[in-house]
Amino acid sequence: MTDSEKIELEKGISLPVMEHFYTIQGEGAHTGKAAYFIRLGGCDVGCHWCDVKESWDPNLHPLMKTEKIAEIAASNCKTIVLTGGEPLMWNLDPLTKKLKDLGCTIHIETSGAYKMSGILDWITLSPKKTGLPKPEIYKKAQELKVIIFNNNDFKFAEEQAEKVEDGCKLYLQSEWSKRAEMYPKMTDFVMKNPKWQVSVQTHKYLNIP
Ligand SMILES: C[S@@+](CC[C@H](N)C(=O)[O-])C[C@H]1O[C@@H](n2cnc3c(N)ncnc32)[C@H](O)[C@@H]1O
Ligand SMILES: Nc1nc2[nH]cc(C(=O)O)c2c(=O)[nH]1
Ligand code: SF4
Ligand SMILES: [Mg+2]
Repeated sequence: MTDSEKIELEKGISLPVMEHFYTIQGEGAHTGKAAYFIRLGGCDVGCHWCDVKESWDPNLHPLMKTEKIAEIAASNCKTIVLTGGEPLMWNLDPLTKKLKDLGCTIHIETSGAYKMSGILDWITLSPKKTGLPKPEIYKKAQELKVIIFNNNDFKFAEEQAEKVEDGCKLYLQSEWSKRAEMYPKMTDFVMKNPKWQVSVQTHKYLNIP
């Protein structure tokens, strides 16, 4: 990477884009809604079951000018989902400012492990034990989405729910490979604890990105 590329990355004028695509939000509170996804490269949280490990190394993903990616996204759809990788590894100020100028509503999928940046309308916080969220993001999240890989994760979910604001929507989502085992347990848990809702990765059943 050249020095000028490094500076542009630090300022958020360019970002490593792994992929960008128009699809249907498959998970959580906005399931079923058309949205343009921007998947940024780079994550070191290290979830062993991560379904997009190809995103982890930011050097494998080309730097794109944020103005350009914003224009492409907004020309497809005014609902944008920023994801990764871990999108908050980067300075999201220029990208989200441009998306806002273009009339977009901006959602983010994040572990919350990095400092917040950007103008964000909907924060889906998916906390991870290997890289807990920064305290500030709990108060800002509209949606908490905890992945259930094993029985201990129900307790982790309850602990994380203590930290968010009252209006925050609470979702449990099975780790994909454990779904046959975990959804029956999650069904039982949600019926006993109805403040929680179940989230299913519907896009994986629909065979869409
Ligand atoms: C790939 S992550 C990218 C955004 C951010 N790094 C995060 O973890 O929130 C997007 C969403 O997919 C979830 N996820 C990742 N791998 C999964 C899997 N194997 N099964 C179920 N959900 C998964 C994450 O918890 C997160 O809610
Ligand atoms: N359709 C679809 N919905 C999603 N919701 C969150 C996703 C993500 O990887 O962040 C995702 C994804 O990869 N595809
Ligand atoms: S934080 Fe997100 S992108 Fe990073 S490893 Fe975990 S699920 Fe994958
Ligand atoms: Mg995904």
